[in-house]
Amino acid sequence: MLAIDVAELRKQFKVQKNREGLSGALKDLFKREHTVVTAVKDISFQIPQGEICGYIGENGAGKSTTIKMLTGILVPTSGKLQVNGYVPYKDREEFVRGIGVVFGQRSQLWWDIGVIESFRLLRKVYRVSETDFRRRLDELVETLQLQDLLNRPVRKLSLGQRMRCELVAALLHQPSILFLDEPTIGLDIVVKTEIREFLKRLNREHGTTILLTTHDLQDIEALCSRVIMLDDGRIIYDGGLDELKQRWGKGREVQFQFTDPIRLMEVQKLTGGLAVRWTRENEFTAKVWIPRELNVSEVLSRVVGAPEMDISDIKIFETNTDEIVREIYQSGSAEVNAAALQEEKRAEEPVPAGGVRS
Ligand SMILES: Nc1ncnc2c1ncn2[C@@H]1O[C@H](COP(=O)(O)OP(=O)(O)OP(=O)(O)O)[C@@H](O)[C@H]1O
Repeated sequence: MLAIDVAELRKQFKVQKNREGLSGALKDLFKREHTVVTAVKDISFQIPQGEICGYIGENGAGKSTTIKMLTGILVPTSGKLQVNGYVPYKDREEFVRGIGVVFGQRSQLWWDIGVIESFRLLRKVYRVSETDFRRRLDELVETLQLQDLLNRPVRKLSLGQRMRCELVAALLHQPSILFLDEPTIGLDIVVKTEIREFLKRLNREHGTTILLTTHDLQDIEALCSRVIMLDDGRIIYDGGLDELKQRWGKGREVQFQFTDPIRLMEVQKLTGGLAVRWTRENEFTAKVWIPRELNVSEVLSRVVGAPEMDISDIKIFETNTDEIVREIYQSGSAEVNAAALQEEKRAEEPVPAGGVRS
């Protein structure tokens, strides 16, 4: 069974229009006009059990609306949707026992009572047996080092401490799917790393499926093998992170530090015939830009293998995911790229029996 199965999912909101001026306001009193905002436009994707998938997009791309439909908070306008085999907005009671949700900017803990009291209340909400609750709580408290926080009221916790407690709250009933909406927002790098490590462990040891919405691409780099990218309600990329870098990364740069002073012409000669671009940074240092279709090792072997060049240091600058993603969003060609990718994927697929592709 798939963890998440979404087909042609659409969500439209009816938004009231405010007419201008006094006469507009008066008209609005008697007859309201509406516009329709389509937040999610017929998206389809499937997530198998045990996968960690990043769900990214600019502000307003439709991420939260999708997560709200997946968790049963919103009813889709059209399309099909199954999570853990349930239709979220229909089979609510059974469905929620199998999922955990953490919204980075909202809390599911009670503000004025001790953390442990919130956990006890949640145990009742999810109908977890006392034995299972104790076992699970001990495990989570130990992994996330919450021993000293359990009796403090939530309002006295730092953001990092609260986030760790939110994770426990979402996992007490041992859900098989965890939805995370900006789980590391506002946290310092130490806590971010701890949370990422915890999520990796959770996925490894319990096989928990994780769908992660974030603006922090370091979260994606650290956790996700797959990323779904949304733009204006449509999926513009669905695939591996490495593939994303390969396809849209513009190439890599290698910086060489030489022991003797160098001239640009000298280093250019070493890579003659290759489509690379050298820049001289100072007397001893030069950088070469290598397009993605060229193998880095080919360039390296030419430079390192040259007997007249003595190298003291080499640095390789990898493609930066932040930059790639920003560029995809900014370029109007994102959809064209995605369409080309789809077309390429289809071309690679085996032709179905009968020899015709749909
Ligand atoms: N309840 C609502 N009523 C009307 N429009 C809405 C509603 N919720 C979302 N929208 C609109 O739908 C679109 C998608 O919003 P959504 O919150 O899903 O985006 P997002 O990708 O989660 O953005 P962000 O990163 O800012 O959270 C936006 O244009 C938003 O204004």
